[in-house]
Amino acid sequence: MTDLPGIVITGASGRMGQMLIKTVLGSDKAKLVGAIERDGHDWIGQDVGVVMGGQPIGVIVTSDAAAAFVQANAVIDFTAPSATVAFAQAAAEAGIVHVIGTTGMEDEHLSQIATSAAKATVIRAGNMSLGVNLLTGLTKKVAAALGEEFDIEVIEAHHNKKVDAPSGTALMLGEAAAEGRGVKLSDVRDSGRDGITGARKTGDIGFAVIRGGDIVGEHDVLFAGEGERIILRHVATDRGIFARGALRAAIWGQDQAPGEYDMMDVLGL
Ligand SMILES: NC(=O)C1=CN([C@@H]2O[C@H](COP(=O)(O)OP(=O)(O)OC[C@H]3O[C@@H](n4cnc5c(N)ncnc54)[C@H](OP(=O)(O)O)[C@@H]3O)[C@@H](O)[C@H]2O)C=CC1
Ligand SMILES: O=C(O)C1=N[C@H](C(=O)O)C[C@H](O)C1
Repeated sequence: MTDLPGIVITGASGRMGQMLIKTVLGSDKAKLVGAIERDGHDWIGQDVGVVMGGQPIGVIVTSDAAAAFVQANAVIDFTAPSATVAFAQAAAEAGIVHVIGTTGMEDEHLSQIATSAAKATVIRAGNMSLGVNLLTGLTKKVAAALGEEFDIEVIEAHHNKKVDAPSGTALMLGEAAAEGRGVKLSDVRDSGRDGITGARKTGDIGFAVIRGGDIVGEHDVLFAGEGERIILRHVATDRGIFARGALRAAIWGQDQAPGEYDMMDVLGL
């Protein structure tokens, strides 16, 4: 019998960290070999099964990423941009696959991750679900088919603990729309309208953000024309969709050469 790929989860106590741990433990295609939290966190030194309210599973939460990574085949990382950059360096040094779900990255974070991807397989996406990645492809097609007489707006809603905006998914959808139109998103992006904004500029791609309660993640791409509107919509009701996508990426990455990939590559879309 071949050995299953060993997976480390960073940000173990987070909303996605806990969902990822449950997903790996429930999978027959991978095994959990590590759980990372930051120095001083009260989970450090404890069995991750126990701190999550269940039976011991023999995986002790640690803040020593380098030591955990050398015993693993992949790390799945849904944390924060500065932490993800540090994990990318450690993953490259250990030569393991790095699956990145973290959003809110600035150019400086992305260029450091690109450096790490010269030595390791990095799979990064603002949304790891099958549904959103399908929606991304549809968005590009619809944007390419319609002219600038259709205004494009991306509307997203998330829970009240989310720290970045617009969401990584909204930006992914905006990029797809811009690509479909043959323009750069940075040239047409319109985020955060407030006050006397003036009329909408033709060709802009707008973003609107809602934060409240326990909304898992909802995204609409609106194409608003004269006398008609098209709305492409994805509604997430369970974080399991992101965790299952991330685990699929970690397994797929085992056979890939070093470099940067996304979920469209993993899903073959
Ligand atoms: N791509 C996708 O499909 C999805 C992406 N996400 C993204 O994943 C990220 C996490 O989301 P979520 O789980 O809801 O957030 P949480 O705040 O619940 O969890 C974040 C975790 O990361 C840890 N963390 C944060 N900063 C650091 C650091 N500097 N060093 C070490 N650990 C750190 C936190 O530890 P502590 O509590 O100690 O701060 C916490 O355990 C976000 O960027 C979110 O947008 C979410 C869902 C899907
Ligand atoms: O923070 C979240 O919760 C989510 N973040 C991702 C994003 O920024 O798009 C994906 C998902 O929508 C949930």
